[in-house]
Amino acid sequence: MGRDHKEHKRHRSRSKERKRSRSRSPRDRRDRDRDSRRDRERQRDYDRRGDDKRDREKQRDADNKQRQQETKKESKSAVFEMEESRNVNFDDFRLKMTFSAHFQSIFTTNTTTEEIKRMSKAEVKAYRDELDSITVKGIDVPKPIKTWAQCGVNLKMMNVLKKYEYTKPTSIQAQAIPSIMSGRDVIGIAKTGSGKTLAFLLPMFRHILDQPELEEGDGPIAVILAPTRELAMQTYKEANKFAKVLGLRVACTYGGVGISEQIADLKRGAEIVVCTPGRMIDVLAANSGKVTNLRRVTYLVLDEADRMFDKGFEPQIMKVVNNIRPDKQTVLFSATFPRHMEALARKVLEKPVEILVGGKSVVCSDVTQNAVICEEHQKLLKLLELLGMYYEQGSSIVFVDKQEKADDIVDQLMKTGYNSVAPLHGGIDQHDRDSSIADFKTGVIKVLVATSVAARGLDVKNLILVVNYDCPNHYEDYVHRVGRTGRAGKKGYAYTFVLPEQISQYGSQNYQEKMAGEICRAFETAGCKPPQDLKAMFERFKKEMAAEGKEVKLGGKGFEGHGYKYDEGEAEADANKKKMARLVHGMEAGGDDDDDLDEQLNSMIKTKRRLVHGKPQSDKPTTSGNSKTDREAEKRKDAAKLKAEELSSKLKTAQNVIQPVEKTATQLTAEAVIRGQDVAPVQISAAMLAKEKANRLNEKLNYLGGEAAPTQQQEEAWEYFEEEWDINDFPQQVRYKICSRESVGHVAELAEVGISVRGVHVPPGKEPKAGERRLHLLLEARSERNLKAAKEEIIRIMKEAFRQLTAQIQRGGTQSRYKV
Ligand SMILES: Nc1ncnc2c1ncn2[C@@H]1O[C@H](COP(=O)(O)OP(=O)(O)OP(=O)(O)O)[C@@H](O)[C@H]1O
Repeated sequence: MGRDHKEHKRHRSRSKERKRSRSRSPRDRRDRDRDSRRDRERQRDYDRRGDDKRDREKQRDADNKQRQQETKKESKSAVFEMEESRNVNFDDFRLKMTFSAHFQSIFTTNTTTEEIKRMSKAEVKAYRDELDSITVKGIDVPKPIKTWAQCGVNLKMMNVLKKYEYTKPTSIQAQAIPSIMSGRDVIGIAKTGSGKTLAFLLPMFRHILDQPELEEGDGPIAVILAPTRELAMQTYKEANKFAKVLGLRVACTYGGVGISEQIADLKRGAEIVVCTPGRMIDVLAANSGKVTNLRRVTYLVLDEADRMFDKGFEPQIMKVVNNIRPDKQTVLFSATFPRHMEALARKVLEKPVEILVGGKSVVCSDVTQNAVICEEHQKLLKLLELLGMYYEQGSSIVFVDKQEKADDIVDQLMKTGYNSVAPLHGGIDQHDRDSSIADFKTGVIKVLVATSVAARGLDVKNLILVVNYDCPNHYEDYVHRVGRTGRAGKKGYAYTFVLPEQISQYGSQNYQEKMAGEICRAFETAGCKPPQDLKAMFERFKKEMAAEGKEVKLGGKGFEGHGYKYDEGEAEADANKKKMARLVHGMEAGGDDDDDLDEQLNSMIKTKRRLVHGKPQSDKPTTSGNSKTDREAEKRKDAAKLKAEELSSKLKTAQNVIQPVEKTATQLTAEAVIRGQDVAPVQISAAMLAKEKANRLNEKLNYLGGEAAPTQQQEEAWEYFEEEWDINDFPQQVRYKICSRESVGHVAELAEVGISVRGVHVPPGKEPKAGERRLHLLLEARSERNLKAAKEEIIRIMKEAFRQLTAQIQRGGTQSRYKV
């Protein structure tokens, strides 16, 4: 056994040895070599592929860069080409406006239309009265229809109308559809939620179906311009409901998201394009105008037209309008239409039929309006109270005036247990905005906290509550905001929080006192009684203004707090704003010559001059910068602010002062520390408040108070001019350019003047906060000649800035919207 075992072991070791030696056989070695060769090849291949990939990526980056540069160049030239093509001769174009004739044939062959044809003038009037008191203007305005069949919709469209339970035309639809179908240009003004979208969509489909089919390289037949991305998207979806069954294609192009997909849609061909004006110009200019074109456009819609003009889209709109054949049909719709917009409308519409349903800029009677006077710190509780009442009944929208505030309120609501809440504002990525809107429409999000981006057009089926957490600052915004509820015949509730007047008296909010009057007007025009306290607040404000010799007028002017005309200063500011818009537009069109520009700019700078005895305070220009002295001043300012805040917080506890006064105390203390004076405990006296008020009044009246005059008379021998130039209302880019260290230093040196940038920028329609001044330049000069030289140079710099701004507008895109 022992021997056997040893033998077995030997045998095993021999066989192992054999195996080993076999593995070293030439064949195995060949195999092994082959494997390792393959491995090496694989590795090389892998490396090569990696290199290839990297090379490809590099190449792609380079290509992209080149393409971007080319596109930039092409965009520029394409825009200029667009400009030049204004005088394009459309006569040789193969299209004819066959639509009107086609409609006539339907109208005469359809038996039900006989009923309309037989209606006498008196019957038509009675029927219009029945339809929310429709009033019409224009020659031969078609009679209103009663049923869908009377406007010749085909069976497919009828099925869609049935599917979405649009049983019969709404008032605006009844009058606008036959008017548009007769081929006329139309202005349609009707309340929020009254079905204006369908009023221009249905005739549009009929119009398109009557045109020859699109061919390779053809652009759209209908273009719908909307002021916001959200509205463009919503209209696109509404149009798609019908387009799909009719075999038509709709493309939607708006900013904030990638352009490539939108370009691809347009290149594939679309009969209808829904767009925001800036992005439309971008796509028209892209790829040397090869993406799409306006040659086949015969139907143009301006939805919420007043808002588009107000947003400064006029140049873009005019560019689109001027590049469409002149015999196009243009229709314009909105719930509000301030009078000063009419002139702009006249530029784009040809002898329009004007349809007004139930009054201009009126809140829909299905909205129950409420106004609550409450202080800032009470607002959140009030909101929670309202959500407690309405949350279970439907969705709510809360309007605020600042993006951060929207985020903040969302946080607060989440903390209190409301989870389906989201913010919506311009600071949010467009994809997130789109998905929030989609979720809000489906009810996944029940409370949307938004800025005014959501005020226009947003249609959410079961939206029951609108809360104006911050009071809107113009009448039209109020009408559109509260119009998010009470739509399509459903009931809705709107609450507006207005700050009490003692706050507005001392703070910067006194636009709310004016808005109190506008809100009362909104109640009254909708046939409701305004709240007593709100009315009383406005009456007190009117009296206060009357005592100062000012008249408060409601309505008329429309946007940005210009709903009132209560003093010359405001009228001038308004005129300035218009001048500015004209100036930018004029420069863009290349129409103004240099002298004209000089004159216009000159007239826009408000100046205050006085002769001062003594030595000028500054021999050198001052502006914000990073010199050592600036930094030191900055440090002192920070320290002062800290100290002031500490003091004012003590003050608050001691005197229980309301917030705006506390702010004034902070500022006063800070100013004292900056001036290097001792910080005495701040006394908030009636006299101080009166003085502050007087200062604000002086500011409005363009009057420099006596306290600004020098008190030291030691240097009698000196005499110099001090002049203030108000540059607050110039567009942002122009302001930056003038206030830059470089510009200020240059002007000071050239004209031998002392020049400093003072005050802060105050947005349009707002008042400067207590202790603050509007942005202005302070010039100190030994002679009028120096002042004149300085002004000439500043105007030259301004012109340069304006030119840059207009060049940007010509390039189109979202950046091109100028802020005035
Ligand atoms: N004939 C109809 N019958 C019933 N519902 C309709 C009819 N026409 C439109 N609607 C519905 O009414 C709602 C409001 O329509 P739309 O959004 O067009 O209003 P609008 O007048 O444009 O409002 P806004 O001024 O706020 O933009 C939508 O939900 C729409 O589907």
